[in-house]
Amino acid sequence: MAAEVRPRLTVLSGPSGVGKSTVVAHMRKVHPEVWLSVSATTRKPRPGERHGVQYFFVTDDEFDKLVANGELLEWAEFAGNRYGTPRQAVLDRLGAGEPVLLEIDLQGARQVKESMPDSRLIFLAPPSWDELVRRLTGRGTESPEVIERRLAAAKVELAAESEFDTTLVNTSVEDVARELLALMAVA
Ligand SMILES: Nc1nc2c(ncn2[C@@H]2O[C@H](COP(=O)(O)OP(=O)(O)O)[C@@H](O)[C@H]2O)c(=O)[nH]1
Ligand SMILES: Nc1ncnc2c1ncn2[C@@H]1O[C@H](COP(=O)(O)OP(=O)(O)O)[C@@H](O)[C@H]1O
Repeated sequence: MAAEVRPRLTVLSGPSGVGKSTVVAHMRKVHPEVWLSVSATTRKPRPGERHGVQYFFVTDDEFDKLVANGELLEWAEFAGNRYGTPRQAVLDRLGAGEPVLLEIDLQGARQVKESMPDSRLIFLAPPSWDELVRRLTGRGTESPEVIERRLAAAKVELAAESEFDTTLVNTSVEDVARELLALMAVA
């Protein structure tokens, strides 16, 4: 069989508030051609978030249908909401030879590794626990209850770091974005 050159799927995970969105936004400012999958979620939009940009914001029924129709590559419940990666868009990009980036939680990362074993899993870690709490609280987008749920999830995610191929510590957004691009072989 002829050797097939397949672009890799890169998964970026890490606890809520570690800076995943900030790093990805910076990376795309420098390299707008990098394609990031837009997930579907049942979470309500935060101020400034737009349908089809940060997420496809869907109802519970709509999410049920996506699952039932096999339209999600992976999905998970995180802190009371469901999130999933639309399958076809990812397959189209990979089929076109373009690198693909998913920003998803630990449960999703595990599912992707299972179904696409040559994907690369990158864990974004905070410089310290206190700094993670500061960032999540300082973002000011969640209620104290939601912050508590996310910090509980963060403990589980931090304990799973060894399941990932690479860890990047988010001290400097610019440095991490550069390292991520290098790992994706974009720069
Ligand atoms: N499994 C899975 N997780 C996702 C997906 N999209 C987002 N997430 C994760 O869901 C968690 C919560 O995301 P969000 O509510 O946007 O909060 P934020 O990451 O703290 O800004 C984060 O860990 C995201 O990486 C997805 O399609 N699948
Ligand atoms: N390297 C960093 N140093 C200091 N603050 C950061 C850094 N990266 C992100 N932040 C801040 O931390 C907060 C959470 O970042 P965000 O990108 O929303 O995290 P996530 O997407 O992982 O939940 C934001 O207020 C963001 O400005």
